[in-house]
Amino acid sequence: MPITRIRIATRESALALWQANFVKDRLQQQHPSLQIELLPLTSRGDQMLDIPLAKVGGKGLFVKELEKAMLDGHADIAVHSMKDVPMEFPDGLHLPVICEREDPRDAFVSNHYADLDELPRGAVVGTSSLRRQCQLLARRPDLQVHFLRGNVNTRLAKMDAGEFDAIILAAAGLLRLEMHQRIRTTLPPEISLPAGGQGAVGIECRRDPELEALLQPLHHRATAARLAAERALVKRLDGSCQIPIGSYAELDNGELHLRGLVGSPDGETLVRAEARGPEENGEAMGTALAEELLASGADRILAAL
Ligand SMILES: NCc1[nH]cc(CCC(=O)O)c1CC(=O)O
Repeated sequence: MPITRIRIATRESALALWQANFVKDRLQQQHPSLQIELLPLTSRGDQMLDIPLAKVGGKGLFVKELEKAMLDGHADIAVHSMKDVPMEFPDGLHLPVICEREDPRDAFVSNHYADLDELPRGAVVGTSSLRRQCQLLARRPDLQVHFLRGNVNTRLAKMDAGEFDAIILAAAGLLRLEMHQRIRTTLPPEISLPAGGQGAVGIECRRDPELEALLQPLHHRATAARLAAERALVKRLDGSCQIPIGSYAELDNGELHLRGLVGSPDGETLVRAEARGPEENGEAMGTALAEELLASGADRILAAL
């Protein structure tokens, strides 16, 4: 029986719903007669916002409920922020489609200061990402980095209430939610190397050739090539838990340029490496660069966490 309906499992945050609706609209454009529905679900990662992500079980929390819905037959596909997607998928599921990337950079958000360098000594910056914390402190050891989790609106409200002089968020989330005016500066990769997959949305689904064929027009090859390299690096270094790893690839005329970073949370030790190579070799490149990082001291940083 041909597929006539697709049910999209999604988290309930404004950003997740935006992303699910984006996929829904693009699918509908491709297949006007297809019936497409959203199935909003509460994920455990969203329920436990006051606890560091690494302690409640890592990134996988955001995707587990959605995967369960697909395995139980309540949903057909799930839309994820690629930054939150683990390296392995349960039996029967895979992630064949990665959509074109939005701005992958971190954004500096503040009501009083235009840039990181304008922050006064000892200013309080909110983020719960060890990757962001480590790079902030490497550049500005005087700053106080305070814990901040929650969805984009919650984080902004806390800053507006005066709890933070500035916060760091993914530019992509703000742009999607039409809050570009909140971005005072986007931090270049030299200052804040993004997380692997940041700014890209992926579609996970059952292993089903017919379903996959329907989704295929949404796949963006250049984004997928970049993420293959970024994710291979992260996978070789750890994958699951929240540790200070930056992994960012650019693609220029068929050549990948991959940069990796591992740091200590206090920003005192930072190991960087980079590599260039053909577009098709992203995965091998990511693994090799991870090994180079480990050999250059990242192994000691990770062991100390
Ligand atoms: N970890 C939460 C998360 N997962 C994806 C995004 C932003 C959107 C994206 O990277 O595509 C965010 C929020 C943030 O980091 O500010």
